[in-house]
Amino acid sequence: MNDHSPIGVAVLGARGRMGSEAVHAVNQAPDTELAAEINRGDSLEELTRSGARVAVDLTHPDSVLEHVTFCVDNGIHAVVGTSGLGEAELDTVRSRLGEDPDTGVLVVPNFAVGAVLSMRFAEIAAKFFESAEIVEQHHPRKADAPSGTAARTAHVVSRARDEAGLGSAPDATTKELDGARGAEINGVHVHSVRMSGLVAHQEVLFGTEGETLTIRHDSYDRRSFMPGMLMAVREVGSRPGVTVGLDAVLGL
Ligand SMILES: NC(=O)C1=CN([C@@H]2O[C@H](COP(=O)(O)OP(=O)(O)OC[C@H]3O[C@@H](n4cnc5c(N)ncnc54)[C@H](OP(=O)(O)O)[C@@H]3O)[C@@H](O)[C@H]2O)C=CC1
Ligand SMILES: O=C(O)C1=N[C@H](C(=O)O)C[C@H](O)C1
Repeated sequence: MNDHSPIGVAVLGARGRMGSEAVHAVNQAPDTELAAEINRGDSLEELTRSGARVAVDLTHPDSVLEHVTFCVDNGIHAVVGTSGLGEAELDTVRSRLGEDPDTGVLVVPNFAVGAVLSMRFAEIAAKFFESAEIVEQHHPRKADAPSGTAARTAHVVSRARDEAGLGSAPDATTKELDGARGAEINGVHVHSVRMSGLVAHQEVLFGTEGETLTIRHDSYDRRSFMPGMLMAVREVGSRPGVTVGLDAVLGL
């Protein structure tokens, strides 16, 4: 195989909403070729048998760690679209990769370029506002809440607030119905809406004396995720170890 040969890509979760789009995108792109479609019940050995250079995981939060571990153990670069890899799981992957890894694991909470930009804009805005909350809205067949994107956004907003020396956001609530203030991720409240008709949407709300700022992103179609997914497939092999987010790939 020379450097100009197409990248062999295995798609895990190939029959799913995202997986079927990914199969189509990989088939359409001139520099990638579909090596394998892995569905529930298929053996992961199919990944090694197929000779795939890159595996794209679009399955379920319950199985993603097992899949990534298998890829790392077999030297297959992994692009992880599935939500559910938290810090503890990422540490497991890092230790499996070892000190001087050859294999890349690129974990992308959201492949949509607009969503990546919106997270960066939120990170920039965070230090200027005393209040910050996130409202994410998704289709009702989504397994996880809050979304991986919201969790990542809360993480970067919280880090920026900490670096700026901001304390807790003002909140006088002392009596509340369970869940009324959403989930709290590193001190940032996150509210999850599940509703027919939606695909994937997020607002990051900031407030300070006399003004608010809202950063909103909408994916109306899963095709919005495909350019970023293909960028990740092309880049993962040149980024050994664990990378989170598409920022570096986009040059942000
Ligand atoms: N990073 C990003 O930009 C995006 C990420 N996502 C994430 O991708 C994941 C998939 O989303 P979506 O496509 O909507 O979900 P779907 O339920 O439509 O698709 C998941 C597919 O994976 C299959 N699957 C489940 N477990 C396994 C397994 N162990 N091995 C092989 N296949 C398996 C499912 O099979 P079965 O139906 O039999 O269970 C299904 O076909 C979610 O975590 C979602 O949050 C989604 C959109 C964008
Ligand atoms: O399940 C989805 O649909 C999506 N999942 C990802 C997430 O959890 O953030 C990305 C996007 O929001 C769509």
